Amino acid sequence: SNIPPNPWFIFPLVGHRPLLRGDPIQTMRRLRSELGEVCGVYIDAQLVIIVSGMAAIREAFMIRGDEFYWRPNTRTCDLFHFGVICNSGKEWREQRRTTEAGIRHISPNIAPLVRKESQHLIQALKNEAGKAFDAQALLHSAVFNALTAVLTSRRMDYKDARVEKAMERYKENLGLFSDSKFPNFFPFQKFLMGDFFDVKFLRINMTEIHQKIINPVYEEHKAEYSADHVLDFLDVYLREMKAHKNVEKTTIEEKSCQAVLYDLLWHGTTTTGATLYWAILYILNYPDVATKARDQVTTYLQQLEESNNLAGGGDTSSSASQSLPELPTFFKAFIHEVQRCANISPISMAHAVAKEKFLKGYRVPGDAVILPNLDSLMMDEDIWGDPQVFRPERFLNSDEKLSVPTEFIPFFIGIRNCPASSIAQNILLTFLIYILYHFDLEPEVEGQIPSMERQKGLIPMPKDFKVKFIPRR
Ligand code: HEM
Repeated sequence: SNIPPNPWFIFPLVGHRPLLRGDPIQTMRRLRSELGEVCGVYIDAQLVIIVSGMAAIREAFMIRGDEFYWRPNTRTCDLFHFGVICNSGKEWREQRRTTEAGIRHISPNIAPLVRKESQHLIQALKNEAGKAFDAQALLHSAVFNALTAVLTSRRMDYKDARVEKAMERYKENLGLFSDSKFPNFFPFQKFLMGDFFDVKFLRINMTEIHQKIINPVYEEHKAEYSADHVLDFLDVYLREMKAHKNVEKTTIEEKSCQAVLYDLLWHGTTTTGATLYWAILYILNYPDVATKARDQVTTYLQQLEESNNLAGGGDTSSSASQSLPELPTFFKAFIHEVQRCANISPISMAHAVAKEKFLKGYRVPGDAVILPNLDSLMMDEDIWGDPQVFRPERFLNSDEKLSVPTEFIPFFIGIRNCPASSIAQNILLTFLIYILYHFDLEPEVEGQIPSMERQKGLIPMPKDFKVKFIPRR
């Protein structure tokens, strides 16, 4: 009784599943308008509660964050439960604290290392010599390398078979999670023979990434570790492991370390890579906006060069050891608008409560899955007026200064927010500065701009498209 309002007709066994066919985002918008800011649906026998709008999201995940921060007991969380993303309780607190400590430790190195990676990306794009190609895999590989550089002090060639495999596996796994057939809500499937639900396929993919990338780099770090030379994220984790050696029942241990690294690389690559892919599409679709942003970054980089701020003076991306001053505001507004419109985490991640709670007067049972509806903030007419329009100026005030509404939370809020937003923002800003500076972007066929249609999925992507990166003089 007293659970949040949900559609009145429930089918036997599959719950509201038949009503949820089609675009899940449109479905959530419809449910919000019909049933309110806190509503529910049954997917199979599982109650899923959708929390929409700033007031309800702030109350649940910020003001009462320590009640609503748990992860549900789904198959997905079962698969990933040693790391930080899918953990709950004391284990999560330990992993989260160590993850935050690691990111804090590496923060001074992020900008120079990401700038260094952008040189590799620009060179790889130049190698395409203005031919039309799908940049999705390359952008994801560049993000992956920027992350391995800051987290593990390693990078691999984009053509390295391990990177190519990892990108393929990431894409497959994302597809599997996004697939409604994934048996999150069929607990008994664990006991079925065969692999009808592709769970074994997903496990094999994860094992392959662990064996080819995570484990070797972990072993190397372990062998080389020195307390006097704690350089990257893995070093910080190893230091914590040594500090916890005699602590009883700690989860700061080898398998958690590897799982956390897996979490950071997988989630970090797929989210940031997807945002960059959308950014390229917005540049193609809004050439006037792109020209304005390009003019700003060109002036900005040229001024830096002239004032001898950049080492070498020739190639603007060669200043690996320098930190750049404040970026131009329209360019920053452009990135904000890309993140708002790309809307790549429309339902953030699944949450839960440890035991029964009440939210806005409704009962939230201990076994419910709770989805924060970030789409209800990114695309709300009351907040943005014309949310469907791509208009970076909405993030500028009358003095042309950056002004960001509190409802803009692509990295979520509260104790379970994205701990690596600074890394993601750095990669987005740096890669896009140098892409705009070095290239004019053109569609594969003149006058035929690729579609902005969104595909369904956990991280909604545009349809695959080809683009020409024409080097600028
Ligand atoms: C544009 C890029 C990114 C976006 C939009 C994004 C967004 C998010 C969101 C919405 C959450 C979920 C909060 C929740 O509901 O529980 C999250 C969690 C997380 N993100 Fe990101 N993220 C991005 C990039 C990254 C990167 C680059 C990394 C790592 C290097 C990262 C690491 C994490 C981790 C570890 C969590 C889980 C935190 C926890 O459960 O305590 N993210 N992110």
